[in-house]
Amino acid sequence: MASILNIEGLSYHYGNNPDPVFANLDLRMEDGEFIAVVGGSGVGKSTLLRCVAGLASASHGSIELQVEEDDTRRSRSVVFQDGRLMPWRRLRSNVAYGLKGLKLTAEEKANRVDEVLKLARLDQLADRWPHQLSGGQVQRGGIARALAVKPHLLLMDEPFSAVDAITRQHLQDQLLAIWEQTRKAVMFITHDIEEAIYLADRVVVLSGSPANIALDQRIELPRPRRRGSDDLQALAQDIANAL
Ligand SMILES: Nc1ncnc2c1ncn2[C@@H]1O[C@H](COP(=O)(O)OP(=O)(O)OP(=O)(O)O)[C@@H](O)[C@H]1O
Repeated sequence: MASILNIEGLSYHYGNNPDPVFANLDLRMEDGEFIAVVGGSGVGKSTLLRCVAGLASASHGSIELQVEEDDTRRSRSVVFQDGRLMPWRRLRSNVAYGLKGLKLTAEEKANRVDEVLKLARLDQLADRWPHQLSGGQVQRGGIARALAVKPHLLLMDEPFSAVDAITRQHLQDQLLAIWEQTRKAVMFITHDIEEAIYLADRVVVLSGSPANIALDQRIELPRPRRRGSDDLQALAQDIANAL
């Protein structure tokens, strides 16, 4: 498969702080690949994601996205921890918001919104206000909005950390179902090792100060994976050891 993301020699400093968050970091991603990035609190996971999203500029190094220019979609989009739905817009309007600026007719935009709401299983709730949605539904709204721009790379920053354990499991399964259908490249940030192994093709461990990749573990377990299985637990132990 073709490479979609190539990070080389990446370093990031906040402001005048002389100590970089991470330094000389290299990472490649194949198109369609699901990568989870794990690491302790404050190690630099969100900073890395923000650099890849174009929301922060690295001090050194390069981030190359190998995608074709297309003014009907965006190269990447982000799902944040809190869903970030605008409270003054109904769900449908929140999802449509990201389509501003794309070269689509009004009908094409409406079709896109319908398509991603269906994918996120929110089509029945399209006319609700955000405050009329559950935490899990808000997160799925955030995912639908990110998918509406048909990103080549979907970036997810701890998207399920604010919901209860049961909802989290449902959201994980729904995300996998969406991924199976769209086969999009996903970079998923989490501090939860088992979540990372349950979801991803590869788990990348960030560790140290400045941080770098301590382990890049391919997860060969066939899907659907079983939470709590011995294989999964053994991998979780290896990854915990690298943290
Ligand atoms: N705006 C900022 N100014 C200065 N330092 C910052 C800023 N934002 C984050 N940092 C520092 O950069 C480091 C990396 O932060 P980052 O948010 O990327 O970590 P993280 O791995 O995502 O952590 P967590 O899992 O707790 O969200 C931390 O030490 C943090 O204190």
